[in-house]
Amino acid sequence: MLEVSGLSVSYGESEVIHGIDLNANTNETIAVMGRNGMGKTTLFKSLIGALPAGGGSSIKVDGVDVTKMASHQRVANGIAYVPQGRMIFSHMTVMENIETGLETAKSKKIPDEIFSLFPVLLEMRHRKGGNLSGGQQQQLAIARALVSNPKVLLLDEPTEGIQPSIIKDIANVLNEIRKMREITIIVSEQVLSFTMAVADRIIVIDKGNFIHDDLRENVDTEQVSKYLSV
Ligand SMILES: Nc1ncnc2c1ncn2[C@@H]1O[C@H](COP(=O)(O)OP(=O)(O)OP(=O)(O)O)[C@@H](O)[C@H]1O
Repeated sequence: MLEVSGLSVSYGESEVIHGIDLNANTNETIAVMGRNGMGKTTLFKSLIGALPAGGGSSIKVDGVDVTKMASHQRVANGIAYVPQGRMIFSHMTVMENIETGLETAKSKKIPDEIFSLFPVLLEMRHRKGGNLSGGQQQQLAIARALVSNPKVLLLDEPTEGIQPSIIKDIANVLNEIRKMREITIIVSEQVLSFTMAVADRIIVIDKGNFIHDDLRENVDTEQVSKYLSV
């Protein structure tokens, strides 16, 4: 579903992602794990088109080459993005925040399925986004991404700044989404207990290279923890 090959990304002269390959299937959840500054956000921003990919890079979604497309065209072709820090619109209501995700959707109505996944958002639909807790904002950011009906859902550090009890809820929601939809989920993370609860494959990124790739059942958690510790 998502085929990335030879992806390089630079800030000016400085290359930060060095020719990454990534193939992710439908109904597969992949975690990209790495310490701060290893390139997770840069990778995701280039997948969604917020940063250009270097020459020789290729990004395909369901067979369609999106490498040169602008972000909104990528969304129309099936990529959705939940950015680090959630980036919800604090002065807009919960409903209005979700509706911003409907731009490329066929129907302009929020599907009921969204509120069955996130009952709290139904309860708080008239509240301003800025008045929600961190966990609720994360749910809102996921809901906003989901209404575009993505084939590939990217989530950048969804547990950042979220209480441990709520982290479990986010894991449950991702597992629910995977059951409900034909979807590929790619999540960047530093919390191993979370990725072990959601991911089929765990990849470790270090200084812009993938250095480790294992199916969850084969993951040596001690070894991955070492990669994640400074
Ligand atoms: N706008 C920028 N200009 C120049 N270099 C940048 C810029 N943004 C990030 N970098 C550098 O790119 C590298 C990767 O950063 P990136 O934010 O992708 O890492 P990350 O793994 O997402 O870390 P974090 O968990 O802190 O977000 C770092 O060395 C960082 O200093």
